[in-house]
Amino acid sequence: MSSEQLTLADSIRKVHQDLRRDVHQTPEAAESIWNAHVANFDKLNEYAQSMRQLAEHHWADKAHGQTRLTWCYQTIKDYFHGKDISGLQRRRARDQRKQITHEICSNCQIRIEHGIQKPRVLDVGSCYNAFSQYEDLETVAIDIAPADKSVHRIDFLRTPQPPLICTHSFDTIVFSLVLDYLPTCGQRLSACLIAHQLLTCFGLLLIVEPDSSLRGNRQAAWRQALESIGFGLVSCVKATNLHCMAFRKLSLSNEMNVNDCTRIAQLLNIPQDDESLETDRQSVDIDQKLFDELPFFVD
Ligand SMILES: C[S@@+](CC[C@H](N)C(=O)[O-])C[C@H]1O[C@@H](n2cnc3c(N)ncnc32)[C@H](O)[C@@H]1O
Repeated sequence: MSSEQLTLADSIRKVHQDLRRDVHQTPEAAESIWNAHVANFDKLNEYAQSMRQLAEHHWADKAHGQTRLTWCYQTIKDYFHGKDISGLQRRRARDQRKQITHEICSNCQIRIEHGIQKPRVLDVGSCYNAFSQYEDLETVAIDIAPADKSVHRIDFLRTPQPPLICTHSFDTIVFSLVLDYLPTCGQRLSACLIAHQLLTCFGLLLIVEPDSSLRGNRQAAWRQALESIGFGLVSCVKATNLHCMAFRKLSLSNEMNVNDCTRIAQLLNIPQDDESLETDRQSVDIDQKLFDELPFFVD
């Protein structure tokens, strides 16, 4: 790893560690810690620039054309515009054959019948708006720390924010390396519930997570959590150092009581949630490797 890359990875890691440490120390203040974090523009701007540099100049060089970005793009294309028949149509036909009915609103019914030409994508935690290169997608990019002027400075945990971000209006929502940034399971669940609210019927939720987050059987637990709140698994790819998961929205609403929320949130646990500060310091090596290796090759 070059010394520039080390410095960049270091500054990113420090932001993650500080946030986690503060929340570990006073979990009851998690919300106000998060709000202070989002308001710390200097720290976030530095993070944004480092992240962009790493992603565009270091990871991209190693990716040989196959990245988390291309996985997302290909999954969206296959789902909405499959070569012979789209994934969406194929799944609906299969549901019909098996006599499984899912709720669908009349607007979405009509849109799907006409074919969704240019899927509307919300890239959450976009950083530098990498999806803007795909002209056949209509992308809205948001981040608490934008690294490009086309990215809107918005905290996803505070959406919807009409008119830009309305409920039931996106065909795809992307969480690429974003859920593990959130320091609590409760925030991860909130993000997934908001995504459910913002997606159109049968819309896609794409989740990319570092391997370190979904080690062990966590991937199955995450799937269970997503299924409990009204999503169905579309595909799942284990790549070197990354897990990529695609879900489709299968229900119109997902009302839950507090007990359900607590139980489901626990499923969205990552190893860093349980680690003491000492272990967190030890995990630097793992993170370092992670940030060095993120561009992936499919196994
Ligand atoms: C590790 S970076 C990933 C950037 C990009 N998605 C990628 O895959 O290269 C995580 C990004 O998520 C953003 N982020 C974290 N929580 C967010 C939230 N609640 N709302 C919007 N952006 C958020 C961070 O500011 C950061 O830019």
